[in-house]
Amino acid sequence: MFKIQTLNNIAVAGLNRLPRDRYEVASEIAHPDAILVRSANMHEIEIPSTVKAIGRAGAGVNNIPVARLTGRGVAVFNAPGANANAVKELVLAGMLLAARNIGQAWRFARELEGDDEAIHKAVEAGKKQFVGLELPGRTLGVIGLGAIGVKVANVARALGMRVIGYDPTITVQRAWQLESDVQPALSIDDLVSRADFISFHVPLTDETRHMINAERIRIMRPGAVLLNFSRDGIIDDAAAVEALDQGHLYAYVCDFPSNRLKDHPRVITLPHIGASTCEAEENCAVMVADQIRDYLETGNVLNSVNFPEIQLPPNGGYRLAVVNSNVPNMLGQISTDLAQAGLNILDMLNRSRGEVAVTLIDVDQPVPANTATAIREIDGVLSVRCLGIGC
Ligand SMILES: NC(=O)c1ccc[n+]([C@@H]2O[C@H](COP(=O)([O-])OP(=O)(O)OC[C@H]3O[C@@H](n4cnc5c(N)ncnc54)[C@H](O)[C@@H]3O)[C@@H](O)[C@H]2O)c1
Ligand SMILES: O=C(O)[C@H](O)COP(=O)(O)O
Repeated sequence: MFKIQTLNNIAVAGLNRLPRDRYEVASEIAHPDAILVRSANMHEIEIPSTVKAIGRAGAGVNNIPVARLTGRGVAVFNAPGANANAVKELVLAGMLLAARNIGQAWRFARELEGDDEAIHKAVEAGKKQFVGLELPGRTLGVIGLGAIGVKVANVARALGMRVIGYDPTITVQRAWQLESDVQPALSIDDLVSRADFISFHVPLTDETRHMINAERIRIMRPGAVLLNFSRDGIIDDAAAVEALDQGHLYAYVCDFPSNRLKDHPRVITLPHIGASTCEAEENCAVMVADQIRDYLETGNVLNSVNFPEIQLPPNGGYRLAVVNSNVPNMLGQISTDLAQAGLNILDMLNRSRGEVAVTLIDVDQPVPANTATAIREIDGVLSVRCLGIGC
């Protein structure tokens, strides 16, 4: 029986991918094999030594201590692209909210008083405060052309906007998906100096934190609109508010409220709902539950942020899944231990990524407990699991 702990609400469609005759799933559970999480902060909690995998039902993994877990041989998975459409639609809504002053206009309408004639008069007198602008012909700059950024760029093109993008590590797959008339920017400075709307779709890392600061805001076009549906911390909020107060920026739309932002008249904050649609929550939960199940049952790795991708179709019934440091002579030592136990290797696959390697070995008989222990004790081996029949 595998034990799965959930740290956030995970869509039922995803949990249903884990058959209850083999999986126990609960928010409070002793000795979990894996954890399913959304945005809960895992940096501050103790992660039990029994945990072999973390499944992030979403995109961003900055709430997970990935480096520490890698050192322990724990795989971290996410759900690339599974919530991208939901975020794209909210970014589009954000551009329209800002361009047409919808928040302010709605508030004005809700505060109208008197009989209908008085309201109509106040409407006609007041509406000039909310004159907005249209999107066609305006320039959108997209920083980060991954699953979300590409969708945002393409939908803006379909609306008649000019689009420029910046992503020095764009993948070939994403480049293929991008509309051909999206122009590449030379640098972040180049992009921000040429855009009317700037939308961020990068992960929060040491490199991207405060990617937008006072210096970069100074080179933006007067009247520019910032959209942050990426992460709190990508934009220096204090600098953005100062530029709004000075009238240099027109509006700031973001998914991460704070005391500084939530009541500002030119800021629209939403409560981190970029991925909060039924469709996105289901997509993420199903994708990540399938990946966790595959990893626990077969050792195969798909969509991990710290482990190499590895897929070995089953050969016979007995599999050893080893996670080890990516250093010389690991395979030699592991296969020596297997040979000493009289086990014949039917198939084997080894993949590495950075400092970590995963080795899947199918053998013709069950792996004796003392052999698994001997392999676990090899210097550099991080974890050993015997999978399949009889384990
Ligand atoms: N508001 C929400 O609810 C919500 C929902 C989903 C994702 N997100 C955030 O959006 C981020 C992006 O999500 P995604 O699914 O598009 O991820 P993704 O991994 O598909 O794309 C991220 C892209 O950013 C690029 N990138 C990284 N560093 C960069 C840099 N310094 N400059 C320019 N580009 C850089 C990468 O090359 C990649 O193409 C997530 O990491 C998460 O923080 C927020
Ligand atoms: O990175 C993500 O996928 C989003 O920020 C969504 O977070 P959530 O799963 O907590 O809604």
